[in-house]
Amino acid sequence: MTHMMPLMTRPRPRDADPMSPAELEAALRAIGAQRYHNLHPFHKMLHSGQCSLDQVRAWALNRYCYQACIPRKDGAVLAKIEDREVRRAWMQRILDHDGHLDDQGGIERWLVLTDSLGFDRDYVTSQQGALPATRFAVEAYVRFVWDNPGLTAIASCLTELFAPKIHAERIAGMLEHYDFTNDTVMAYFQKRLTQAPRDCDFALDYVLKNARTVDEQNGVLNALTFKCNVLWSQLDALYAAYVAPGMVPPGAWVPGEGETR
Ligand SMILES: O=C(O)c1cc(C(=O)O)c2c(n1)C(=O)C(=O)c1cc(C(=O)O)[nH]c1-2
Repeated sequence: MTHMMPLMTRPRPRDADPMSPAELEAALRAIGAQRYHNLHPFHKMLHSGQCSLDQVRAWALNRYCYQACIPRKDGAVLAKIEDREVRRAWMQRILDHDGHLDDQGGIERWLVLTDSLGFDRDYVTSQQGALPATRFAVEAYVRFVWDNPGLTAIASCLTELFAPKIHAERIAGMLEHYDFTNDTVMAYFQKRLTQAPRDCDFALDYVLKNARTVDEQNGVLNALTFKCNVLWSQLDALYAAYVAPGMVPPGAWVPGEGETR
């Protein structure tokens, strides 16, 4: 994929013909191919073992904010959906993250990862050491869903179309390169390998069936671009603070803080 290709940032004119579902899917996939955060230099470092343990800690600590916002975001999506069957399917996402019956849920699995890095749980869940940009980005995701129609809100999760590939790469790369990892520590990502395809197949099907007008199609394309930016900007902030130039904002985590050992 070359970065010389034009980015799909401009909305199509309203008098254009709507795209067919196949064309819309191709346009959505083109956005991911150019903008998804698998391309970010921080992820390349993380997956190839080039991160120091403190850089991995910074990533896991900040990424907790994203985990914590996902069920809130899905609650906001639920409030937009009038179709009972769609709501029934969507509810599963909240249970997957918050836990249900015997399953402790994805947030708990994320805390197992931060435990293994030596963090105090209260420090992680307080989010007090997170970068300001992380907090802004994840809240912008919740707010985007809150402020937009149900179709657009649903489309904003379509970054997950590209997630299984990055999760598989992360599981293999982190197990190979970092001593603190094992199957229990990486269980969050292992679980997502089946949850994410189920979720995004459902969302893609919904979007392709329901985005019929040019305005609706522009709305869903814009939602995916926005969401790629939510993910990308978190890694930019992480890179600037903990890789180069090492500009840690006041109050954000510094190595040693919030750790139990
Ligand atoms: O590790 C990743 O790169 C990654 C990316 C994304 C994504 O593309 O938004 C999600 C996840 N993980 C994830 O684990 C997850 O539960 C999730 C939910 C959603 C969403 O938008 O509803 N995205 C993602």
